[in-house]
Amino acid sequence: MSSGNPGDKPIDRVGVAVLGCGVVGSQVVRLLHEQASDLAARVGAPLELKGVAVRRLDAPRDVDVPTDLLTTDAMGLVARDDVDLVIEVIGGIEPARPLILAALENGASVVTANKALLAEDGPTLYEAAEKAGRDLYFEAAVAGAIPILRPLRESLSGDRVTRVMGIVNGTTNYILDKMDTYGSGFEEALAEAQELGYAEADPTADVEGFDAAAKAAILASLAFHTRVTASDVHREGITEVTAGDVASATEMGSVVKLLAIAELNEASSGESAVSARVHPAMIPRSHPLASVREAYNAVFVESEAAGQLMFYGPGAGGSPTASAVLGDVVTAARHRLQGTTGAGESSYADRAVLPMGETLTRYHVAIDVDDRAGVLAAVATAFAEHDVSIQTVRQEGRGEDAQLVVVSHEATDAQLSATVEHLRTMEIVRDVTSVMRVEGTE
Ligand SMILES: NC(=O)c1ccc[n+]([C@@H]2O[C@H](COP(=O)([O-])OP(=O)(O)OC[C@H]3O[C@@H](n4cnc5c(N)ncnc54)[C@H](O)[C@@H]3O)[C@@H](O)[C@H]2O)c1
Ligand SMILES: N[C@@H](CCO)C(=O)O
Ligand code: NA
Repeated sequence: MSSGNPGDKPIDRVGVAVLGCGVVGSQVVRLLHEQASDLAARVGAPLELKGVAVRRLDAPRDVDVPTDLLTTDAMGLVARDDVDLVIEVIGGIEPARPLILAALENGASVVTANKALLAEDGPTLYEAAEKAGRDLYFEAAVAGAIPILRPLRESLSGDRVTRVMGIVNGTTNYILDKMDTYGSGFEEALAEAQELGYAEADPTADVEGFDAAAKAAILASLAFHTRVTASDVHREGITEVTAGDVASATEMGSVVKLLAIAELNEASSGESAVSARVHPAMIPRSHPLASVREAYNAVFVESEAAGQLMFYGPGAGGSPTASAVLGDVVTAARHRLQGTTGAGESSYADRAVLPMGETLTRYHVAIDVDDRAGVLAAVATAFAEHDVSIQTVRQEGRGEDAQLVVVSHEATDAQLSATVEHLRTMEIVRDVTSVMRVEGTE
């Protein structure tokens, strides 16, 4: 804890403003109203809703808001003297950024669910909060209702986290789960996800991994006390994952998941550096993350003293996300009342972010080959030429239908992708049918 702002006058109620009344905002307003007495007891003073900023006063909403509380002037609401805490659930960069900065400058604490903004410009917001002596909380921004940021920021702050590996996008997990369960192709599974309302009409942010990359940046920053933005995160989505990749994973006793990974690697300088990446990967079915089905999220954390921890639950949806927002609201309101703040973001470690090419990983490669003497040796030689050691080789089929499935030991991503390029040029290789990274094994 640190002291809030020395000039603060004591308050006996906490004035709250909600910015945005969409999927999440409407549930936040509902819970603020329905749970008012419990929230007051937990905070130690009533939370008083001073206003709800919306884009259109007459738009249909999932919650009844008294008309005298509605306003289209979000900046005017944030500037009011009686607003002590601002909940930003508009999303996107503008106008969320200037609204949050104005709220902090005006002495309000801020709770937000805005992963896009935090992943792009988190440090500016953290500095503004620090300067204002106010809290900035954002548990809802990563994995919705699942408590993961506070555990990283507080519960695990006495330990040394070495890796965070998460399924942090529900839409893509739903699609991959359907591909795994029914053998569907990507397009078919996406259409089903859209019909059920999981995937948006424009699913780019989910299926191309942008949403997961924003969350990976936030996780990496908190886990390793350093600054990682979305543009530092290596990103590959799931649009290229085929039914063949999924079948190949099944043959291996594995499953394909879109993983957001933040881990400590060693840079070529010998210093520890952060690898932050989002890509599909095969994980063994025995891994805890393999059991995450449908649109659920989970984050698997490894740390030196605690060992392995897994956080699981709903990663999206109005009411689950509002639960995470309200948890932050109670903490921030309590601090505001006591004239203190929680621990701010720490980026003392100042670690470099490792380029993907230097990141250590493992590949699973399936190759259609001619089944004749010397083929296996030639394939093994290609791996050896790039200094990649092979862990297992399996041959399936015979004659024209022969397929080799090679799983490598750990090597840099540059060595592994050079090996695949080399294989593609070989005369004995008819086709490289599946290339996928392997995670979650020793
Ligand atoms: N929906 C989820 O499941 C979920 C999960 C985790 C995090 N989040 C995050 O929560 C935030 C809100 O998401 P959402 O799903 O509720 O989006 P939404 O589009 O349903 O709601 C946003 C609302 O803000 C309003 N708005 C836009 N500009 C405004 C302005 N200038 N002033 C006032 N209101 C304005 C829009 O009209 C809309 O109603 C985003 O940052 C999102 O990433 C959402
Ligand atoms: N589009 C996201 C929801 C909130 O981050 C998902 O599918 O998980
Ligand atoms: Na969360």
